[in-house]
Parts: sequence; C-alpha cells; structure tokens
Amino acid sequence: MDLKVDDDDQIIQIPLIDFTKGHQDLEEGSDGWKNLCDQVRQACEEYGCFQVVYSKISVELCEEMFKSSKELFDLPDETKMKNTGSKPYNGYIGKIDVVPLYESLGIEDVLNLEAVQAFVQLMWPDGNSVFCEIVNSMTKKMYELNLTILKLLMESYGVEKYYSSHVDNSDIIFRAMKYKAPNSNDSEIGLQPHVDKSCLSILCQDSVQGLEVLSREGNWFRVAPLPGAFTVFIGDALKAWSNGRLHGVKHRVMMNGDKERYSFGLFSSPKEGLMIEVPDELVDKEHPLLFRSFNYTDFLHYYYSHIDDGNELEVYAGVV
Ligand SMILES: O=C(O)CCC(=O)C(=O)O
Ligand SMILES: [Fe+2]
Repeated sequence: MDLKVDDDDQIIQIPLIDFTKGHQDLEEGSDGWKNLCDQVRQACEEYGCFQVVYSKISVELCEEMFKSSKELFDLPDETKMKNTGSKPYNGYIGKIDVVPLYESLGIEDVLNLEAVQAFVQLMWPDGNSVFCEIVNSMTKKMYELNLTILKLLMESYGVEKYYSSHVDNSDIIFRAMKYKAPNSNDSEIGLQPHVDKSCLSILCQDSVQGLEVLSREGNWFRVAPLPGAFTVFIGDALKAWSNGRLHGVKHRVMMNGDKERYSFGLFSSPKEGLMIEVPDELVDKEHPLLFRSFNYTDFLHYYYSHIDDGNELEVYAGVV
C-alpha cells in the first residue's frame, strides 16, 4: 500500500474521490465516468477503501441523521433490545464485554418503507415520522451511491453484464452506531478489527475521530473524518467475487477523550444462500483462481463461529 502519511505519522489519507464535479461525470460512457472507473478501481485494489464526496447527500441531511441517531440511542435499553433482526448481529448490539463502548441498531431491508415503519413503530409506539423520513431519504441516496460504485467497478473490469443480477441478489441493511466516550486519554477499543463481510459498505461518521485502517505492512493508521464525505469499504463478498483483485481492508474503531462518536452505514450483501462464484472473465494466467465457489450464508456461519484475525475468507474459501 502506497501510504500517504500526514505530518502526524499516525494519520493516513486514504484516496478521496469527488463524485460531484458535474453530473456529466456520472453519465455512463462519458470521459468523466471512465476516469471515475479508474480512480475507484485503483483505490479499491490498493487500499480496499476510499472516501467519497457525493453532493446528492447534503451535509444537512447527514447532520439530521446524526441527531435522529442520538434520539434513537437515548431510548431505554429495553426498547432498543426489541430490535432483534433475523440474523446474528443485524439487531441491537450493546453491552458486549469485548467492546463495552459500542452500541448499534440495524434496520433490515431498509429500502422497503414498511420495514422502516415497523422499526419506528417498535422504537416509538407513538410514532416518529421525522425519523422515518430522514432514514428513507438518507438510505435511498446511499443506495444510489452504492449502485454507482458497483457499476463503476464492474465496468472497469469489463464485467458489467453481471451488474443486474448482483443488484437483484443483494440484501440491504442500515446500521446506526454509537461509541461511548472512554473519558480517558489512552485509546480504548470501540470496535474490534475486522474485514466487512458485505459486498460494499458505505459509512458516514461524525466529526469525532476513531476509525483506523490496517496497512498492508501491518501498521494501524487513523482515518481523519471529513465533513460531508462517506467512507467506502470493500467487503469479503465482493473481494471473493473479484478473485481477490479488490482488497478487503481490516479496520477498527479506537476511542479516546470525552466525546461520544456516532456513525451510520448502508451495507449491501449477497442474499441468503447465494453462491459466490468468481466469473471466468476474472481468471487468467496472471490472476489464477484464488477462491472456490461457496455459499455466502455458510461462510457467515463459519465467520460467526471463528471470528478470528480478519483472514476468515482465505481460510474458508481460499484455493491452496
Ligand atoms: O463506526 C465506524 O466508523 C466503523 C463501523 C464498521 O466498521 C462496521 O460497522 O463495519
Ligand atoms: Fe466495518
């Protein structure tokens, strides 16, 4: 990884890609679009992540989402625990020994208005139409961004013929996260090191520093929060599908000081039971097959019972 380290040698500037220069850049086939294909592919191959400026999501909407998140996490624990989720880690998570500062709530199938309404009904039996509207508006736009990134990547590999089936076979979950302030100058773990298991994760963090990524050389670097920017991570599902061309970067959250931190993310993952199979177009002499075909749900079960050091994909599906 070609590190661009700031003066403070703990901070890394991951690639920052601007999707806002003009709508013509987002017009498929235009020169701007082709340029974005190259930038996104390069960032995802080298770093496994990048920050994106996307003007279709305003800074005001992000701020409203953080305000709503705070309102959500301020609810009593008994209420939050009603958010169970149909799969492990999809519902409420809190008060876990290994990550005592971390709390999160998930909304499965978030693009479906009824799913959001059901979540709101569970959290606020008297209603909260503002929360519902903000989540709807935010997730629709984050999903658009997710689709654009997926299309850019597929086009850059010349495998856009798989785009529609990828989209049709994806589950979308929204997750709001809160990290308590440790009230200490020493760093404390907020979220354990992991590689996302999704295809793509799009995160928005508030102004409180905490996210860190692991370089290929094995050093942790802080990612400075940029107002109005989203952080995109390649997950293991897309890494495997791309025959390892896309990098799944290990990341974690470390907290210090007296400020709590909020973040939220939209995660796209293969649907239950889907087989992940590297397309023939991505296998050649220079890129021998790295991963066998595997059932994504089986891989998740393996992961939940072997949460280890971030190399679960290689161990589970790597071709030796
Ligand atoms: O809160 C963050 O910034 C990171 C969250 C994260 O990595 C995740 O939910 O997978
Ligand atoms: Fe993550």
